[in-house]
Amino acid sequence: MPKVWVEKLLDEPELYLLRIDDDQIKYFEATWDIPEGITYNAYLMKTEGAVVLFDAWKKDYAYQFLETLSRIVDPKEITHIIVHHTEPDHSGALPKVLEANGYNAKIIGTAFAKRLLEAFYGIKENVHAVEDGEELKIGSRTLRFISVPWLHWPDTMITYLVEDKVILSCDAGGGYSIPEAIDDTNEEVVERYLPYVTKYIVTVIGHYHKYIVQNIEKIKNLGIVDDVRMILPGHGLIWRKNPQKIFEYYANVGSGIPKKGKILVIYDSMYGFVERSVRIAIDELQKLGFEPVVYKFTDKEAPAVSDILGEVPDSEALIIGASTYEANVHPRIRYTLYELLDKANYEKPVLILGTFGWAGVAGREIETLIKRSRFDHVDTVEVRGRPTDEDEAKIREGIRELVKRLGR
Ligand SMILES: Cc1cc2nc3c(=O)[nH]c(=O)nc-3n(C[C@H](O)[C@H](O)[C@H](O)COP(=O)(O)O)c2cc1C
Repeated sequence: MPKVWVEKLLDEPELYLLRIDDDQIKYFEATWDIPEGITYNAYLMKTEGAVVLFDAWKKDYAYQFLETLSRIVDPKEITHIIVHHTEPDHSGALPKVLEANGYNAKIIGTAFAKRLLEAFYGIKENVHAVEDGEELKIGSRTLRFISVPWLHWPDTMITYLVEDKVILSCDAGGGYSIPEAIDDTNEEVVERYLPYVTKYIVTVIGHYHKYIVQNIEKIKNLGIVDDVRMILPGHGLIWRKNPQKIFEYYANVGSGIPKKGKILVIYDSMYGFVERSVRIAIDELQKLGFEPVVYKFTDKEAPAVSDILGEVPDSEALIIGASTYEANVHPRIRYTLYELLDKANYEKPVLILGTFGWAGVAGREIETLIKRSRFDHVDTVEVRGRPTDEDEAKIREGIRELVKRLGR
């Protein structure tokens, strides 16, 4: 059963975290395998004469949300609802909240959010569209709304609580999994959590990853990050020991800063021929001091594409091995590649190892796609079945060329 957390984050104004741990979900956005689950974080602020709700939970948990909210406040007393982003994992429970509220609260979001609230839920009364940078005095507090388009949708904004130096950042700063704590106090919890942040960034926001860098830069340039006291995202840990860390982490993933020595190897192998070529490549990489991280599709295993994507940003380079399958790329690699190019399209060197029986297509096809992307195509080695000595020499040479591209 999903666990619910209610934690008071500030005394004045009273600010609460309302988090539910979704351990029932299997595929985020009906696509991404997340056996690790996810949390939905909403926030509630009580200030002089006003009660402000920031986002909500997914519709499946609307009942629990109302029940949790009611532990802190009578929903009728909510005066403002801030909608940072209308994706239903944050907004799904809103219709129920409004019903319980008697439709009195003023809803605040971007102009884009206003359109989507009507499209998704028929909500059109009492919605105030704010401009980028607009400030509203609510109770004793000043709320500044900063638009961060494409982080993750065009509607997205964050809120800065001016007097308290708190950023409510919605999807920005979020991650998958269900951390055992609410915040970043414990370094071990943080270290365990961060790979799920990368996986979340790539699978959810990866398509727009250049906007991650731009928007984080935009927020930093407003001068509100250096002395921020808390960053409160819509998923996962909240950041109050070292809040800057999560935005730095986001910027690094967005720009694909690599970990020295990490090479991502992805391949399929139906009967072990592609694997023979890949083993040669791995051997050469290891001899040169690199650390291959390997994901393979075989008749015994099929890793989650979401996990593979999560490995791309901090890899130095990629090796893609694929068999030709009915005059095309093997279906598992075809899908992986499709998502890779869409979500994790970084300027990193790629070596392709294609294998075929009678007329090779996989290597050539992957090469065409890689050359059209931001990835840097190093070489394609095509092998008929098992690699000959000549093929082996070409594969080893391909690895050495890949390493040269890394400046080593
Ligand atoms: C279902 C299936 C379809 C294949 N289609 C092609 C093809 O269209 N063209 C080709 O040259 N080889 C084709 N092959 C042969 C494989 O590409 C070849 O045997 C390759 O070495 C497979 O490597 P693997 O066993 O590591 O997957 C096919 C093999 C299978 C099992």
